[in-house]
Amino acid sequence: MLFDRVKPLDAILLTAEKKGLHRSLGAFQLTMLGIGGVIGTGIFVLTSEAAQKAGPGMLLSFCVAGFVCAVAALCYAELASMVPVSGSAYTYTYAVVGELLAWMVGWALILEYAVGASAVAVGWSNHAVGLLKGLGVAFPNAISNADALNAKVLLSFGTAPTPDLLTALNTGGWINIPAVVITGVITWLLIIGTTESARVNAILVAIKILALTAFVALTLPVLNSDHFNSLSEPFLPTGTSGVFGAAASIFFAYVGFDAVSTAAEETKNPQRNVPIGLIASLSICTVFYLLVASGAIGAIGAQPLLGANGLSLAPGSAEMAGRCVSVVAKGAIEPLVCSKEALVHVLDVIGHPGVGRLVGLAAVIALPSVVLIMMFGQTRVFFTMARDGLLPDRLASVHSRYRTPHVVTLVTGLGAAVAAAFLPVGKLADYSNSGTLFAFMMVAISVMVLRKTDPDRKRPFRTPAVWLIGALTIVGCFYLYISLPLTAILVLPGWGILGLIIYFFYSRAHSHVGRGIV
Ligand SMILES: NC(=[NH2+])NCCC[C@H](N)C(=O)O
Repeated sequence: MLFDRVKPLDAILLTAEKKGLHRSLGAFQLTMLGIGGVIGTGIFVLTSEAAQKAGPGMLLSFCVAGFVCAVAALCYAELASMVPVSGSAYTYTYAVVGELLAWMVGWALILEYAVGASAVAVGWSNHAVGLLKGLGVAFPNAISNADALNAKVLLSFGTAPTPDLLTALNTGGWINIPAVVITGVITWLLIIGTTESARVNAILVAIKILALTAFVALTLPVLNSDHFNSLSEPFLPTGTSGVFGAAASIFFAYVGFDAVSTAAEETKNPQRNVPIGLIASLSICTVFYLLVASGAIGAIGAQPLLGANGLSLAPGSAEMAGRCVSVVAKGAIEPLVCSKEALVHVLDVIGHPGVGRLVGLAAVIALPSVVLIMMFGQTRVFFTMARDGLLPDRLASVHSRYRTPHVVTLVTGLGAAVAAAFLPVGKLADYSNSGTLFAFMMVAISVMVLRKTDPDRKRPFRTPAVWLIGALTIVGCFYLYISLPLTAILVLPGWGILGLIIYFFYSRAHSHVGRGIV
């Protein structure tokens, strides 16, 4: 039987009890932890990608993505309150739908975290380069993005040499060095055992909130309603499919609240505080995002750039990069959709370059912690999978002096650095989202299955209207998944097939549950 290997919930709870981490976090710290993991490259950078896909209609995309995350968070909260142990979605599914699907979830989480870390690293790179430029230091373009490389690859595969593509080839860069450097530094910090204290996290959250508040305060007064909907600037320039496409990408901006559930083992009264932390952090971020998106649209407009066929150019593509260069070369103000640091750019255009620089500085200071949280989460998932025998013990070996899983960390860091070096931020975020959407779907399925198979177990937090909320999570995640660009849709099954091969050739035979050692 394929689906029969389940790790009993009680065994999971027992392991956690034995390990006995100190329970010190309360609802407030958890909420801060959630916000710390959520606000990042998504809102600071991908806002321009959302505009390119949906125009001003990206406001709806922010609502759709926020809604899908909210229903998913309600499902997450029930499992996190029942099984307050680390390992998150992987651990929950192991207990409910069995080893094979749990393996697939863990495997998807590895994709999500590693590629997500690269996406945030590229977002950081954009801001670091922009900040240096503001200070009069021109960081060489050739080594701060990979637009020329991407154009070259397309051309050598026979794509027609459009003017935009040729511009990208001639003006773009070949490798994103700042993104590689920050990934390397974070990897090193994790290897020597750096974890972020709750206090450092709280300071960084305050910095991010301050930056977003300043942005909203300066943009809302100059709001021009023509930018939202007028003859020359339609609200839905790309129709509803554009809205959902943008929602699938901007989904990235909302995820990260799962950091709360990974801290469940260290939480006081987790049954009460974990759901509060999940839902509060997500609500606060949603309010800020809607305000920030409205401010950006209302201040400078958000119309997409269209290709020769009348469709909007794919954000992050080499064509798009080339088009942006030529638009600016013709003397126009850089449109929102071209900006690599959306919020800083808006402030520049409306005459607040000084505050813009501070917002850029806030991103440069705070984004590395999002990378750290994600790479840390990745090693935790990997570690738990190895502890269950599904991955080789040796990979999860602990450094003798630093007492950290240095091998996994190094492998993760290398993978993330390579991805960050050569891929644009939007594509990385989309790939990461495909993994997250799969994991969220499995969490919703697990909650519903568990209500049937184990109805009497204590549920300190119960997902309200679980059959409706669970179904909405599944449908919502699936719809966002199929709204992703084709390459991102294909990444998940590709990665999944690799995972299945490893499972059937290694993990199945080595699994502790399979060998009866639980
Ligand atoms: N678990 C994750 N996929 N985390 C990604 C967090 C990304 C974060 N929301 C950002 O916009 O930078």
